[in-house]
Amino acid sequence: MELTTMEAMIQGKAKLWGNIFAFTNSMALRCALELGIVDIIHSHGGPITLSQIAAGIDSPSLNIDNLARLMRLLVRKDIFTTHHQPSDCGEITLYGLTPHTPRWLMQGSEFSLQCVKEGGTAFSKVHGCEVKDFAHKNPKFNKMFDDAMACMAKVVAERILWGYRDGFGSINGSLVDVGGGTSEMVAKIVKAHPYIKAINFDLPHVITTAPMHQGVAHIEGNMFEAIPNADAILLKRVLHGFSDEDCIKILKNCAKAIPKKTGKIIIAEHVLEPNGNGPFDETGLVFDLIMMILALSGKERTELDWKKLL
Ligand SMILES: C[S@@+](CC[C@H](N)C(=O)[O-])C[C@H]1O[C@@H](n2cnc3c(N)ncnc32)[C@H](O)[C@@H]1O
Repeated sequence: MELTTMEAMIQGKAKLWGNIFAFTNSMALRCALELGIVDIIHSHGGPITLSQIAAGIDSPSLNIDNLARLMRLLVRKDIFTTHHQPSDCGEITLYGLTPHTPRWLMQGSEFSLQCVKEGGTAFSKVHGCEVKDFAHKNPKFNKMFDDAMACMAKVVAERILWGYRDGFGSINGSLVDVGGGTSEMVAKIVKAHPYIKAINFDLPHVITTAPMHQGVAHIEGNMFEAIPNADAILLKRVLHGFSDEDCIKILKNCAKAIPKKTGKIIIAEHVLEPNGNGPFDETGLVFDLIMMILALSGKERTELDWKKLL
């Protein structure tokens, strides 16, 4: 495929994703309004720190990390401003209002609001359990979730195959797609590189629904316990669902499963660029809020976050 055609497709997909997840923007606005963030900043008469905002929110167990993530998206959407001020310990960020901020007139998103006020996921507050357990108990939801993952994999697969063609091309032997869902991605990898012996590895309730693909074996299991041995491992959109501590457990199990000297772990994830102008930079922040709603400790990570974790 020509580079220009590929770039045009990427721009188109970025726009489509922006529209699909546009609801996150209104959710974030409602959340900020109900937390009284506008009033808190307004009452200080000028830009204030995140801790000052937190101190103004009436909650005994406020989750300041989630508050920071909410503010990051709203700054990106020009609802709030940031100012950076030198301080003894480096630089502090102050959050301010834009001239149009106080005019919002919106009402309550009780569940996403609770994510900031108390932590925990909005999904569990609505459904009484986390996504994984809900999917386990509800075959219809399970299928919808797996289909959604497979559909997303279709959207990004070509780009990953093209961008990392030399990397996949240098795999000598086997590849395990850890948390590979219904194997959409690994099936495409094998199609492009037929000499790779592929394994799709996921939880039992996902593997049960996975279709057969030529050159792909399915293995069910738990990546926190053990991962099948292979020459290379793919982790695509898996680590963003977990805390740093859990990612370290997963990565340690990956390291045990590959040859010490020649083994390879391929991580396909979004890299957050909060101020970037790339086609997916805004979508990344939106995804981060979606992770806040859906995954107990999941989050999108900046390059620095990834470097620290790895
Ligand atoms: C966000 S989906 C990504 C799926 C696929 N890699 C993709 O990019 O389309 C995360 C996947 O990790 C799987 N997963 C979660 N916990 C797991 C565990 N403990 N062991 C194995 N797989 C797990 C989920 O079932 C799900 O299929």
